[in-house]
Amino acid sequence: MSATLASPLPHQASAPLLVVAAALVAGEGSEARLLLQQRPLGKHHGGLWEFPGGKVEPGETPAAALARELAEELGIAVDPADLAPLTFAVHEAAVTGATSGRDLVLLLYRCAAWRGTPVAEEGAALQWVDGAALRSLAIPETMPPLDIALCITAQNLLGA
Ligand SMILES: Nc1nc2c([nH]c(=O)n2[C@@H]2O[C@H](COP(=O)(O)OP(=O)(O)OP(=O)(O)O)[C@@H](O)[C@H]2O)c(=O)[nH]1
Repeated sequence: MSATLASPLPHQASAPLLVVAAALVAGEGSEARLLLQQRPLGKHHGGLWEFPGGKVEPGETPAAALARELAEELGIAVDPADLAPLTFAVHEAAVTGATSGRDLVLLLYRCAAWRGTPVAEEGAALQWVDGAALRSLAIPETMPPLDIALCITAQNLLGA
């Protein structure tokens, strides 16, 4: 009997968009804080708070892409070897009915070592948050859906 390979579903015609983001953690214990960045108004999810990062370009490893994005967006130098995989979230277009029709995978890395001081190179607002602030921001009114999902694990980097 010959096996029949299933045809890909229409929404799977393109590979998923791969996006990387950083949980930059400063301080320890009850002093620990995570950096969030506000998306510019006018962009998709404009005005919402996210973990800094961006799309992986062709030929890049995810860690190299994240180091590049952190340099561009925050002006900090990060060694890709200092980026530790933490968790991920997936947006399945077929489930959500997204009009782009493209799935999206968002990889979150923990980063506790960098050179320089993060500044908003592209004009976005920044804030360092503790656990209580992260919990209060992790709602659809203030954070994109995949970043909310990442917060469940990112919360563990912060004190109660
Ligand atoms: N962080 C995040 N990004 C999301 C979510 N859902 C979703 O479609 N995206 C999309 O994932 C992409 C993230 O890449 P990016 O941060 O480099 O996006 P951008 O708009 O600044 O891109 P650009 O610099 O190429 O213009 C954006 O197109 C963003 O809209 C989500 O829940 N969280």
